[in-house]
Amino acid sequence: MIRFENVSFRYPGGAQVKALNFELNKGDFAVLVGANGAGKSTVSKLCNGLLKPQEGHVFVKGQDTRSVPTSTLAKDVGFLFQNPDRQICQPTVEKEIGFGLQFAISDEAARAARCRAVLDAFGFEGDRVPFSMSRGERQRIALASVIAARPDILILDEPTTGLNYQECVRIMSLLCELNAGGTTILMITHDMELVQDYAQRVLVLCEGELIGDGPVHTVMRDEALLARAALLPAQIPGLALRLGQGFEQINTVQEMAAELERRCS
Ligand SMILES: Nc1ncnc2c1ncn2[C@@H]1O[C@H](COP(=O)(O)OP(=O)(O)OP(=O)(O)O)[C@@H](O)[C@H]1O
Repeated sequence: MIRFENVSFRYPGGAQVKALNFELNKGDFAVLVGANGAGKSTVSKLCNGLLKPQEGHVFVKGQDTRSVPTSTLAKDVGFLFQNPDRQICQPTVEKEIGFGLQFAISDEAARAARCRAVLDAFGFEGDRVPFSMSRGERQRIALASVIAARPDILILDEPTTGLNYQECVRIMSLLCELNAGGTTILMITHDMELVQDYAQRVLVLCEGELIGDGPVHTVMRDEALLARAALLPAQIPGLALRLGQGFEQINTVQEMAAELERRCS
């Protein structure tokens, strides 16, 4: 769906991402992790043509982002900014969802029907004012606006930042549903518990270079790789590694509890 071929991008101040090679495959639920300033947002913007590579190529469903307008790529790649307030620009929830849809659906009746379906699916009242709603609700409005157009690929820059636990679970459950329905997802997060609980694949970025790419349980156990990227494993795999003695393959609280019960009985 998205292919990076030897991609480099350098900002005027000198910060850069270097020689990136990876492919996001159909149906992936991948997470991009790395320390602050590692280049995660830069990679996300290269995915949808907001930034164009200075060296190498990014292909979105076979289209070279250097030769296709960002507005065309937006039909395939939905992009959720870290801060919903950078995305929301309409006075009501209904208008906000309809705003993005006008570029995807030209027929007015079909657009209104899609908008109504999205409002219903999210449980939003269309006449509410987004800026009077909570941060979590605004994040869901921004996500609803992005997925209303049903893009094949979703790029999400820290979609759960600032959300409480319930709001976070609500957003992540929705993303899992979309992924199960075939949407390819690349999510940036600092939260290794989220990575452990939801990701299938983890890409690790360190100072602009991709230093790891593999299944979540493999990456989560690679302490040297995580340390190089200044990351800690999620708590349960971290504890399992620390305990050793047969605990190493444990990933979840349930598995840990079952193993402890088994050993204590
Ligand atoms: N518009 C810009 N102009 C110049 N330098 C930039 C710009 N945007 C980002 N940078 C620099 O590029 C580097 C990578 O930034 P980026 O935002 O991609 O990292 P990140 O991994 O997403 O960081 P964070 O986790 O803090 O959001 C940083 O050193 C940052 O200061």
